[in-house]
Amino acid sequence: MEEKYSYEKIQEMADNIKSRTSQRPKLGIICGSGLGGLADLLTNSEEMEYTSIPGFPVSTVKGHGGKLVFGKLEGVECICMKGRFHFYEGYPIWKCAAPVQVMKLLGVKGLIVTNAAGGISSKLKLGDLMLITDHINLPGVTGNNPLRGPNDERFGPRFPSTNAVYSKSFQNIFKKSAEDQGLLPIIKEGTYLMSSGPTYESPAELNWFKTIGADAVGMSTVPETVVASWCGMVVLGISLITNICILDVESTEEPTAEEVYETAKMRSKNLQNIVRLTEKSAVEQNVWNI
Ligand SMILES: O=P(O)(O)O[C@H]1O[C@H](CO)[C@@H](O)[C@H]1O
Ligand code: HPA
Repeated sequence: MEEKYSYEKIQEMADNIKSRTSQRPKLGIICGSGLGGLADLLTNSEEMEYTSIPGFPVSTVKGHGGKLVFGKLEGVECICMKGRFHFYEGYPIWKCAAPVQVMKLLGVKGLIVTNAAGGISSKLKLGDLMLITDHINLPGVTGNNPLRGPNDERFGPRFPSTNAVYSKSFQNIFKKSAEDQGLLPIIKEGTYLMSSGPTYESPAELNWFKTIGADAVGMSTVPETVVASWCGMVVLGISLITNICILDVESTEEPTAEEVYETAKMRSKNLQNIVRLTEKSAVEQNVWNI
């Protein structure tokens, strides 16, 4: 089993990055499938390929580039992950979230995590943006938590709570920003469940997830959020509902990666505009204490 990165290993990656850019990001953005366009929000941008950072994982999935983008958004220096790491790619779950620890050592205080997700709840429509208010860490509760293994208190405590990992004030700002863009009707709220993938879920699994309180399902986000919260970051989580889950085993329809990318393409600009406004207000309201 691959050994978890030590504090020193994470520090090495952060130092490597710092030696190559003068930017010192305060906000991190993780782009979900097909949502790499969020990186276009950054001005004066500089890019760094994941492969150029010793020890950094490498993206293997379509719709996920493989670089860090640094730049300014509404006057604040940001780091954007254009391409994230999923458990189903074969990485240990802690490694999927290790870039968040690197961000922490770069000085990041706030994190916007986005994803493409399937809608389980009947209140969710295709193309909705669901503010994640809570999550079900299915791999975590069944023994695969990103914080399993030695704990380094310099990042966070051994037994962190997960009661309020998704910031209410950040969510309120996002809602207000969507309202200012006339997009409030597509903003929903709910619980995101992480399943391991890469198979899309069976109707029986989806019906089970529904009974345990999941509104949307995806294959990411939770490891990154758990680690960000453990590290003391303020987190905003957003799921773009790219497909409606099929809960009826008699249905002849099935989910496809193509529909996921198509929906992501359709909403990409809307999400960018809301994120820009959110960032502006979050800075004005000093949501991250910077
Ligand atoms: O969660 P993100 O990275 O947005 O991607 C989602 O989309 C892919 C499936 O279509 C899976 O990787 C799932 O997790
Ligand atoms: N299930 C899991 N992951 C996903 C889905 C889904 O229906 N849609 C986008 N990512």
